[in-house]
Amino acid sequence: MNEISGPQTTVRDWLARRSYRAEQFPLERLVELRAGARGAEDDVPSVTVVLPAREVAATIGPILAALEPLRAAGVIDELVVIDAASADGTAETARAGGARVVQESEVLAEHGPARGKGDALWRSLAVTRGEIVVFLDSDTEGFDDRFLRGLLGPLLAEPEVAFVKGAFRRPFKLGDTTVPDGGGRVTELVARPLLNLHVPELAGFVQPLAGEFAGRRALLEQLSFPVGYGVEIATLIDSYRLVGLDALAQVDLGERQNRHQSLRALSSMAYAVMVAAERRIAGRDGAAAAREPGPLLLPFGGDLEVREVAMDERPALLRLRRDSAA
Ligand SMILES: O=c1ccn([C@@H]2O[C@H](COP(=O)(O)OP(=O)(O)O[C@H]3O[C@H](CO)[C@@H](O)[C@H](O)[C@H]3O)[C@@H](O)[C@H]2O)c(=O)[nH]1
Ligand SMILES: O=C(O)[C@H](O)COP(=O)(O)O
Repeated sequence: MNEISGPQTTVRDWLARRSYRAEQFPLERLVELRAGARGAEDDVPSVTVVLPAREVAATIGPILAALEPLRAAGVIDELVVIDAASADGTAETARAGGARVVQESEVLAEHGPARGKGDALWRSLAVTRGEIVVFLDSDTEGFDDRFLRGLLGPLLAEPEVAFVKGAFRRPFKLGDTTVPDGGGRVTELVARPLLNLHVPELAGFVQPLAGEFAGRRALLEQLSFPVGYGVEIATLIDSYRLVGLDALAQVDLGERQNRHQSLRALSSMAYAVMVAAERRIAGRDGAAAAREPGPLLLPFGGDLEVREVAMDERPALLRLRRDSAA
């Protein structure tokens, strides 16, 4: 069928208008934008970079080293590693690399111990100040400063853009074998099909689950954060609903190699992603199953594994502050 309007046109138009490449934002351009090339110095937003970190001693050092030139050039105002009580020396390595290290469970401690990656991101907002916040996974091998340059570029260059998501090619690496574009199993089999079914306007996002994303604080503080791996799909859908498609952008960051979890471990991630999406699609009151999701029941080895998957959501920080002020 030859469609004139509808999701296909919407997504194509958006892709043409709001796709960027990290190469468009070399360091000199960012420095120029930061120096207020587009207006008065006072209008230039400050920049916070947050790295959620759980047992990433092997990768956090090289990542911080790659970010150092941007910090030295004044592009980064605040660099925070939010550590999940890692036992492998992550915190020490991060401190040696020049980051401020915050233990996730010590932030907003009245909410109890942190329960996953989403919780870490949410808490990081409470201990940082930048008007632009960039989140970067800290388990990336071969990290390059283009990740930060790419995510920051559209936010500094385009005042209308409020949320930027990384896009990348994902190889799948098993021992010495690498399958090009074989990575992102939950993305391919759960996240994008789900978005196509329920929020097709977001079908243009290559990596809707990317942990590499950035947003204006004014937007991020209006979002509720699922405590676990539902955080990316949730923040994407909620940002779209709050600010509209034209305020969302994606940027091609090249290739990214993450540490692979086992397929069975990814069942928990897929469940968290589905519950977070379902709550937004059907509404918290609409979908009984998503309101009170049970544990994940997995029939392995002739027995039933009962796996608890943290699904709670943290309230928007803005609301939290308003409620505590009342
Ligand atoms: O409880 C946790 C779990 C993870 N992490 C960190 O978060 C990042 C990503 O976690 P990881 O377990 O490596 O996620 P992936 O398997 O790579 O999952 C992808 O998909 C997830 C679901 O959308 C996203 O949260 C991830 O950022 C994205 O990389 C890494 O730096 C981890 O160290 C934490 O800080 N706390
Ligand atoms: O985003 C995803 O789909 C998950 O992180 C799994 O990625 P992987 O299949 O590359 O391990």
